[in-house]
Amino acid sequence: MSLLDARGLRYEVGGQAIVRDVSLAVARGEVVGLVGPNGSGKTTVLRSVFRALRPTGGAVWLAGEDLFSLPPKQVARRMSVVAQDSPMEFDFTVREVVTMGRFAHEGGGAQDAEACQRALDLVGLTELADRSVLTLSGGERQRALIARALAQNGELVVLDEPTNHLDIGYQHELMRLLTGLGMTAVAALHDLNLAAGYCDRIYVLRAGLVVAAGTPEQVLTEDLVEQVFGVRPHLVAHPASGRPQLLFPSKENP
Ligand SMILES: Nc1ncnc2c1ncn2[C@@H]1O[C@H](COP(=O)(O)OP(=O)(O)OP(=O)(O)O)[C@@H](O)[C@H]1O
Repeated sequence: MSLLDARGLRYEVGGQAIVRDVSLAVARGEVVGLVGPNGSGKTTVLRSVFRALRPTGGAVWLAGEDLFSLPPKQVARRMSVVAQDSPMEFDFTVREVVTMGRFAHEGGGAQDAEACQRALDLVGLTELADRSVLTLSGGERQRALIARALAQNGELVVLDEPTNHLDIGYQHELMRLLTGLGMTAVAALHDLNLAAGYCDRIYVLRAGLVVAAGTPEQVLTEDLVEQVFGVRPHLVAHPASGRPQLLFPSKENP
């Protein structure tokens, strides 16, 4: 049984369907990427998955249970979320923000403190733990949100463009964390090479529909990328991993 099983998701706004018929499954231990052009519906699908909005049609199952019939606190405990550009308007310290990831747990002080410290170490923010989040750079802030999700220690991590604001080093660090810690995750990603390098499977969305799904090798073909994104890449196999990587046009090679 998949840990996450979303079937036939549909979402309409003002009579127009922005997500039309999306089915998506994530098995335990899998890291699944969701890619697609701007406006293709990635955020809308993920918001349905973490229950920030109720889809107009379809259903979401978490370990075989209907997500929308579970108590909200249980969902908050079982699912860690890194939403897109979450606002941080209040003068909390980094450690306080990370501790918010523990709110749905019954654990208590020592256990919470330990989980938070571990999360801060994993994202490299221990030295900034007592700084106000209002003073953080975009990348530091994003790492604080990732640490909050890690501290939460849910069965499933849902991430919406988590590498936004992160430099190349932290982008890979994050993907290494997700895959290396054996997490179950679904992430909307804009960088196709990052998705190809780390995801077990990839779903490609276009105009609210899944147009391809499978391993990076199955999905990321030159034709598919050109059809969906309007730019034709040159596909190479990474010399070390064999995973597909895409080389995009340049001035000399338009
Ligand atoms: N509440 C809403 N009302 C009207 N249109 C909406 C609403 N929410 C989303 N949309 C539209 O639905 C489409 C899909 O949006 P969504 O944010 O899911 O796409 P996305 O794939 O995450 O895009 P991006 O890569 O740009 O972040 C977009 O065209 C967006 O403008």
